[in-house]
Amino acid sequence: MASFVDRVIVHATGGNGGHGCVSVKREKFKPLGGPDGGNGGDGGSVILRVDGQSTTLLGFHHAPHQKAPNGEPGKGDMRHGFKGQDLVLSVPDGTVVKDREGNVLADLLGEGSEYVLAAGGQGGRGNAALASPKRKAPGFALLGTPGEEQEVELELKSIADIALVGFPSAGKSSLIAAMSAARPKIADYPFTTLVPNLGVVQAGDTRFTVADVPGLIPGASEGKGLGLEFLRHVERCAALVHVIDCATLEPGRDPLTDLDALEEELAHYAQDIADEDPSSIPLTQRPRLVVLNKVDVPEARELADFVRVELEQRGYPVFEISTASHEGLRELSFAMAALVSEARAQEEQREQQRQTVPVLQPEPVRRRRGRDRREFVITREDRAEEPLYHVRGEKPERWVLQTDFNNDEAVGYLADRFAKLGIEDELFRIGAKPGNAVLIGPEENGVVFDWEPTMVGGAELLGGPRGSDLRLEETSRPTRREKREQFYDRMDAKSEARAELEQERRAGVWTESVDARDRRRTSETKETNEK
Ligand SMILES: Nc1nc2c(ncn2[C@@H]2O[C@H](COP(=O)(O)OP(=O)(O)OP(=O)(O)O)[C@@H](O)[C@H]2O)c(=O)[nH]1
Ligand SMILES: [Mg+2]
Repeated sequence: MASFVDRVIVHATGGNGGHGCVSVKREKFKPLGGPDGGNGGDGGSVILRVDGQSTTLLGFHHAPHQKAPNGEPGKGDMRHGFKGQDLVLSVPDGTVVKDREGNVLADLLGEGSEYVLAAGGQGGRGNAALASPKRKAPGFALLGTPGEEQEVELELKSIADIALVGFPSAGKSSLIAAMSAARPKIADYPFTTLVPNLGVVQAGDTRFTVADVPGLIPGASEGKGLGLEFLRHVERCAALVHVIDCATLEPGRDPLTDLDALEEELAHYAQDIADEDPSSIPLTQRPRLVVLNKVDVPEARELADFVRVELEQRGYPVFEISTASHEGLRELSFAMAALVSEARAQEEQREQQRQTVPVLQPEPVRRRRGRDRREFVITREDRAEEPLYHVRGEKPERWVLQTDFNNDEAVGYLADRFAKLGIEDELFRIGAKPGNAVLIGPEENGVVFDWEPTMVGGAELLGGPRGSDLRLEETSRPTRREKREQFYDRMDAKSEARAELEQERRAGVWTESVDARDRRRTSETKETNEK
């Protein structure tokens, strides 16, 4: 059976920001004309946008990986890199975005609603933009940051005024084709319809949308047939129309049993979803009517006349129609319009009680990054003998990504930024000692420094212009280059240790973390050296 594609996994990657450029203006007789390196362009974002023309998520099934273009790097002569264009993906109205744990991230309702799946990276500033009165000729630029990555599940829940509910081959697709401009596939085998079709019907002054959804069979609410897929679409429709096949020759089926079976499934499902969304009108209370189809077949007409009374006694408005001969369609369309008005009134009444945004005319969703008031958080982790200070925060983490660690000036600039943000003060305050390890960013791929406060020599050291940074001239302490080498040595040792550990882990011998082990080894070496 063909798979039902209105639930797909999408991996989205924002474009990387372009790197800033380091360049110095050159003119005749003016060899050092000042910095003129342009900024890198921002990476493009991957954005979902509701488009009325789009009716299925099928496209994502074939192309689950979506990446927005990178920003271009900056160039000399103050030329900024171009921004990567946003990749806008059209999705149908009623698309729900969930993370892999099933949490709803966004519910896209209404034409034009947007959700940023993966934001593009920031372009790095070029050296021209980094120049200041104190730092007249920066010999570094900022790197562009990588684009966000996100894996989500998209799920379509159709939104229409009316859902056509019925067994497979009852003639739901035929009905929508006869009433609207929709042209769904019609055939005499069950489950012809796999993806819902939406049609717009005009009856007098009323315009409404009708969803033709996959057929329903008993047990659907437990997942039989296309059961849950079907019910998910019905969930968001304000009114229901039962389409009943009066000409079926299948044993055990007749209009009344069919109707009971359908209602039972709806009730089951209604119970399941009631906890999820207590605000909507329960499925079982939504307005509905019954359509007896295929009365162009003589036996069907007899049967329809026979059950009509019983159905009306149960309180359903009943319509006998034939999508083949178009008999009864006009009358039905006006009755459906009335049903829609009733449903809209019901919704409005509920709305007034609730005093919130109406479900059917929602606000466009656009995700903004949640900003923590505090710019960073430092936690002390006591592993092995030495404490580790762990810094988390959007800014410091981004700044690390923007830093070219091969460039001493860039590293110095990073240190200044940290100091300015108050990270140094905070480290002092919570008792960090020079030489303590400071981890910035997530555990797996953060950057580890041995903390060495910029303020150690006294604040007056910071007074000099950046080009002639006094701290760089100091000889009693290791130079930046030496420190960088130490840093890489440490990193190399770390990755070796990691590989080793991984092997041992696989063999099931070892459970210590890399950092703990790293630190233990360092202290062991120290001890041996001291001896
Ligand atoms: N004689 C007659 N046949 C009809 C009528 N309406 C639909 N049919 C036939 O019934 C069969 C099923 O029609 P569809 O419209 O595909 O049924 P469906 O309810 O959409 O079926 P699924 O998509 O499988 O759930 C087709 O062969 C239609 O030609 C009708 O009024 N009279
Ligand atoms: Mg169909």
